[in-house]
Amino acid sequence: MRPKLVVGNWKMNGSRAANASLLTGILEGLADAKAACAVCVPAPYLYQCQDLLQDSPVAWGAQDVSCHPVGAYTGEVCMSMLQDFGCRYVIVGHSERRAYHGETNELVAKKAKAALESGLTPIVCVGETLEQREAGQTMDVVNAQLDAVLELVGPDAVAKLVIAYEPVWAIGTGKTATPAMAQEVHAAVREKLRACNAEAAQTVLVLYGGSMKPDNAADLMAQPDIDGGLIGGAALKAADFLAIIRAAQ
Ligand SMILES: O=C(CO)COP(=O)(O)O
Repeated sequence: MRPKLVVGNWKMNGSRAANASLLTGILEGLADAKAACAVCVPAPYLYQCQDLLQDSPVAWGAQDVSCHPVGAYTGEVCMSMLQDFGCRYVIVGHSERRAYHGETNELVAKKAKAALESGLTPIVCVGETLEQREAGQTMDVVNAQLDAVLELVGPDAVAKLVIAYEPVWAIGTGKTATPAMAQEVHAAVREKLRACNAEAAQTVLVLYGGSMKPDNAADLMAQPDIDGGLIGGAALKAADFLAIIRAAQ
């Protein structure tokens, strides 16, 4: 059986004071929680995470990274900087980056590859818009997103990926995919991974994201191919994030 993983994506939220109180609250409530967890925070707060979370069960990471190793790329943050601050994870290809920053499947694949080469675990986000779902294109979209990554990183790297299925229409809207709807896509994602590397596909974690909350987390994560959650809004409240971590056990 695969272990569960619950990752908070703070998006562009936080302040030093708010983060300190959120992280302290999570750490205090974590004693009875067994599922693995992590927070992906805005880059300026990585140092604060390293400071507060090192030697704790909570891992941390970033929400994006440059595909370039170093140099004249104003405004970008590169992989070695994330390593400098002890990151274990980096989210790549979140739908908000695809939609608002023009990230293509090819760029997302380059970022995933760069993460793997630096020893970080990329959390590769895939998912369809409402329009695409209604047009029956969900798997075409998700497969194209996955194909770009799998082709670039190759079969040997599959075991080192984390995939997050995040239907765009469920993000921040309060509309969650039903457990059955999510499971259908998760199973198809695993099938796609299996075609690339059958053995690795058994162990790759496929997280669900999109309005996962304490009251729907257990049902979603009870599905055979849903291995945890990528949590937005509910990751900003210690009690809710902890409740989701407990639901994952
Ligand atoms: O985008 C998400 C996580 O990456 C999900 O956000 P919400 O949980 O706020 O819907």
